[in-house]
Amino acid sequence: MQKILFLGAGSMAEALIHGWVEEEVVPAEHIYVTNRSNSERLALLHQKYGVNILENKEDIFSMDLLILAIKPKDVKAAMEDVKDYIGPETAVLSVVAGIAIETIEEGLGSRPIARVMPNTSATIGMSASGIAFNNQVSQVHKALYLQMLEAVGIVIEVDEDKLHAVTALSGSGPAYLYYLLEAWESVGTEFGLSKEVVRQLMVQTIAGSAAMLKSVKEEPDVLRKKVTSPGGTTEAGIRALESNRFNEAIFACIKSAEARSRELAKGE
Ligand SMILES: NC(=O)C1=CN([C@@H]2O[C@H](COP(=O)(O)OP(=O)(O)OC[C@H]3O[C@@H](n4cnc5c(N)ncnc54)[C@H](O)[C@@H]3O)[C@@H](O)[C@H]2O)C=CC1
Ligand SMILES: O=C(O)[C@@H]1CCC=N1
Repeated sequence: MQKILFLGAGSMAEALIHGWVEEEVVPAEHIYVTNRSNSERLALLHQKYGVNILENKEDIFSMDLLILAIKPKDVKAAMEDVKDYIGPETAVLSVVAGIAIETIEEGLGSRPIARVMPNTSATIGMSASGIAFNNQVSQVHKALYLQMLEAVGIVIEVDEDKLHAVTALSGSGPAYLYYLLEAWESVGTEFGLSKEVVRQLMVQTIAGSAAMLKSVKEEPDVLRKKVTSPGGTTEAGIRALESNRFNEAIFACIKSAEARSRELAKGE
């Protein structure tokens, strides 16, 4: 893949570019970026990472890979915009939530298409990504995509339909954790701790818990019980979570996000 074009130059495009360039998986000279109209944003990406700015639409023809990194609502218009310029040999990788491989085949013609759901932690090489392929993606290209995504975190192949759930869990997941941290910071400051102190303590607590899950290979409920002394503080805290319907809130969160991904697939 000598020439890779990002169609869409927002947060997700930048997270992947940052990860790939920093980890030296894809040289910046091989990457091109374009968006609808914001030339300042393209100039910034060029300045920060050394990537190329697509000069004219005719250059799309020579791309080896087109990465769709636009919002779901913009996909149809964006595909309409490039479909007459894309070459027969160009493969497509989409990070767009919800949008099916079939929809991309309808918009850009029959060609190798990979659909990925990364998350913004790709920026620091810590993405958790799900991936699905159409049957035109060769084994060689599959291996290449997996290598590119492993360079910015972990990647797991799933049936395409399951990408809705992956989107709801790990695609959106960083936002849930940031939201949790926001809540911890609010309550911590009520006790007179500074926001900075709460942040240091709780970011380390998240990182430490994640590292424990990865290294000691015990089930989360086993690890939880080791924290929970009978009659102690954790038990009191968990009881409050239960009486405030913690599980219901989490189920509702993931189910709403999964359902929204399915709606996006239908263009709703
Ligand atoms: N932000 C995230 O955490 C994640 C986002 N995604 C997916 O990545 C995609 C992009 O999301 P973000 O980067 O957050 O959005 P964003 O709003 O930051 O960026 C979207 C980009 O698309 C460009 N664009 C819009 N219409 C266009 C067109 N017709 N032609 C060319 N460029 C066009 C915009 O100018 C902008 O640069 C979405 O489909 C989202 O579902 C996937 C995983 C995580
Ligand atoms: O909120 C969204 O729709 C995108 C997909 C996953 C994360 N951000």
